[in-house]
Amino acid sequence: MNELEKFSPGLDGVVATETSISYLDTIQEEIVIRGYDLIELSKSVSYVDIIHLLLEGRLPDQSEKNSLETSMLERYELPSAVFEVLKLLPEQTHAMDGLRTGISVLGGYDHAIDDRSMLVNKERAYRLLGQVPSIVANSYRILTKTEMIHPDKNLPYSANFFFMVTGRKPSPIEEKIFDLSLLLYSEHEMPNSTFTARVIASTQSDLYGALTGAVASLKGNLHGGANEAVMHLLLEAGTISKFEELLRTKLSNKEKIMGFGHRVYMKKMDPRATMMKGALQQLCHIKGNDLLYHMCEAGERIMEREKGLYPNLDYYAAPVYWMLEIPIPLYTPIFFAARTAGICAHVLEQHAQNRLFRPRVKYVGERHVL
Ligand SMILES: CC(=O)SCCNC(=O)CCNC(=O)[C@H](O)C(C)(C)COP(=O)(O)OP(=O)(O)OC[C@H]1O[C@@H](n2cnc3c(N)ncnc32)[C@H](O)[C@@H]1OP(=O)(O)O
Ligand SMILES: O=C([O-])CC(=O)C(=O)O
Repeated sequence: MNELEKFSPGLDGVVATETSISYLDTIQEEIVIRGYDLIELSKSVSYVDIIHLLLEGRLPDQSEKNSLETSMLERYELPSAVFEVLKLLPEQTHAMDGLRTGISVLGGYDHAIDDRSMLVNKERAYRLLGQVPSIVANSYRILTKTEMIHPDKNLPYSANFFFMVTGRKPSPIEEKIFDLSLLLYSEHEMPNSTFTARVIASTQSDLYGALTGAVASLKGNLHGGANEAVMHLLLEAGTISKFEELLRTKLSNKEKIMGFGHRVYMKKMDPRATMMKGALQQLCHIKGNDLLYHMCEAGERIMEREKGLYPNLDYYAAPVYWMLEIPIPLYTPIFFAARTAGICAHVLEQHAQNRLFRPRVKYVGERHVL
């Protein structure tokens, strides 16, 4: 076969790069992160451990974890120009577009921007892991004309992030579940946003540019934007029977149902969704209102029966964030903030073992002779 005829729409099944960061092992059913199964890790470690694992290649000991947590909290402060630029954005700007703009502004403050060495890139990644949550919380506050919020440096990393997006300190169980959601969102092999970041990095462009492109990718509702779309569907329905009716109507209109299906786990439930489903059940029980849990289960049954499709992480993360009283426009930005760890690891790896991404096309246009 002619090389140029090897074409897979959407690059389905195409191996884009070698990596030692992560791999979706569909045979052993593991989300392999630096050799460990993410689901198993989620039972004993926290999001900060995963950041260390992704960027350093190994889990931290307690003192490494403490100093990482402290150093990221110290990096939450942002140049005031980031806020000044965000204030100029029109009110209807989506929080993901605010985030994209904010990260882009940060690039100008990096005096070593052309230095892509591992050492400098890693320091940059840790700084961004402090700054991105701060942009997420404050760009939304600026856009909704509410008061800016500063980090509470006495709180652990995830509890502080929760505090900055909701304006209140989480209860221990809320902190645990929010942390779990960040951990589950942290890294997932080669989704569109990570691929986007690596493509950008492969021109020897910088980490800010790669992240900015990845925000734009993750915003789409076939990717991270699905979590917000799921919540709007649930709210539009409001009851179990109306949710079932809504799904059936959408399916008969050949519409896609957000939160279902996945390029890699098409015939099985995303194992991260199973974890978030458990968290939703727990939260609903504690808060004495299990409507969302039962609505989601009803939706799950219909989708399995009618389409043979299963929930992905966004389907259960959305109602979990709702029960945590997080504003809906922040669901996708929070997903991105959590994924910053994974994407940074990929950009660092791309810079360290770079070859420019430059695929070919299957030309189906006309040819003319002048
Ligand atoms: C954390 C994350 O980012 S996970 C992804 C979040 N995104 C979503 O939840 C959006 C909804 N889901 C989808 O659109 C898809 O399942 C994707 C984008 C995730 C994967 O897409 P692909 O691998 O390209 O599969 P594709 O879109 O071609 O679907 C294959 C078939 O399943 C159907 N299908 C896939 N997902 C859905 C869905 N959610 N609802 C209804 N039908 C669906 C398609 O209509 C298609 O049917 P057809 O062959 O009869 O045309
Ligand atoms: O892997 C994908 O294509 C999308 C996804 O689930 C993620 O980014 O977490």
